[in-house]
Amino acid sequence: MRTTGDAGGGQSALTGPVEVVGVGLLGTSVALACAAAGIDVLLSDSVASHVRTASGLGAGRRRKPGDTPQLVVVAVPPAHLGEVITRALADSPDAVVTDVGSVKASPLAYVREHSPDDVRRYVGGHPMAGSERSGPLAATATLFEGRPWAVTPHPEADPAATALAGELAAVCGAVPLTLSPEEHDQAVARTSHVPHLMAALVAGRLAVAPEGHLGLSGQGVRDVTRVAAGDPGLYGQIVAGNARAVTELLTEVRAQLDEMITAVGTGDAATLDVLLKEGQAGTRAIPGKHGGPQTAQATIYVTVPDEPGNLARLFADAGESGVNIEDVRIDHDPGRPVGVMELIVADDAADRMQAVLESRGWVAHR
Ligand SMILES: NC(=O)c1ccc[n+]([C@@H]2O[C@H](COP(=O)([O-])OP(=O)(O)OC[C@H]3O[C@@H](n4cnc5c(N)ncnc54)[C@H](O)[C@@H]3O)[C@@H](O)[C@H]2O)c1
Ligand SMILES: O=C(O)C(=O)C[C@]1(C(=O)O)C=C[C@@H](O)C=C1
Repeated sequence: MRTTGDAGGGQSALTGPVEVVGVGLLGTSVALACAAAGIDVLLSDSVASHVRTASGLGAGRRRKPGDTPQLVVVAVPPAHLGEVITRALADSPDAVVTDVGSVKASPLAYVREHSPDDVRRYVGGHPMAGSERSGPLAATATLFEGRPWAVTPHPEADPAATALAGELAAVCGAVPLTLSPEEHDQAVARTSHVPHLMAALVAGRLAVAPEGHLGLSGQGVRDVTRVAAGDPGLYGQIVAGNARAVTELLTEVRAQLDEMITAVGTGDAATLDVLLKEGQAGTRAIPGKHGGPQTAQATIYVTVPDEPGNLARLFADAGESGVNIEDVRIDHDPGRPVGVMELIVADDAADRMQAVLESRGWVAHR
């Protein structure tokens, strides 16, 4: 795997116009990022109100006759990618076409079959960023900041098309990584598709919980299940489009689950320890922000009374410590009208942040 193109600065070859087809969460986020970079963005969607909403958010304008996009970005659900990419190649004969779909080999196979003369102008893409929400109102221009973005050239691809797909990733603030469509599908089965299915199984047990048990939900169960809130229709299409790689990994998980059931049931502490340690090693293997090494982080828990203005005051006070907040989460105390803010910061800066917060009257602990 290697980084693509001139992602690191200099003048971008992506000058626009960029047309975005499918202005839901991903498409509108791409459009907002391009618009923020000063690029003329054209919007289309099979649902007219989505174009109106995206346009109202400042993501771009409706395509007019005579518009000639330099790049078309297809951001529709996986089952429609091949057909919509093929149509975009026909509608914009001078444009490069890319997409943001979560699977790469199956749309390419469709385009090869239905548009063999134009397939050189299509190079797939996949930003590894999103959320459990959908539609244009969930979009944000900074969605892709520092995130990996797969660019997946194929043997017939025009190198200029590959470069432009990488430029889009860079304009959106992402880190472009080049790999083949097949390698991509293998990789995301492990990093995205199977994790989603596992989250769905764990969250499914919550849906049938006995009365009162869910009152004991802490941050752990929220961390493990967040993505399961995503649209089942979308994830059904994603998994169907990558069935072989997903099935192979699920089979491995099934074998380990059987091993775990036996270990727990028979009190086999040694086997359970091996499985738990493997899980722990997996969490450490995930690269950090911008693809760099994972940095040690600490969580500072701060009690925040549920009153207007408190969050703004907390962030202002935290800013006074000069420590960067890497991530934030908010939880609610079931018994009291307070929230618990989790501020995630670099481990070696946590003492400084905590001391500043406490000196300003916040109740904070680690
Ligand atoms: N949701 C995520 O976290 C995420 C992350 C990375 C990539 N993706 C991929 O991005 C793509 C879009 O996902 P999303 O989460 O933005 O979904 P979404 O439902 O928010 O948006 C999809 C949009 O496509 C439109 N659409 C559907 N069929 C169309 C067609 N034939 N022509 C034109 N418009 C059409 C819908 O009206 C909708 O506005 C999918 O391929 C998905 O695999 C999703
Ligand atoms: O953060 C999330 O909500 C996501 O699930 C994003 C996520 C992922 O698995 O990382 C989901 C599907 C995509 O194809 C790419 C990114």
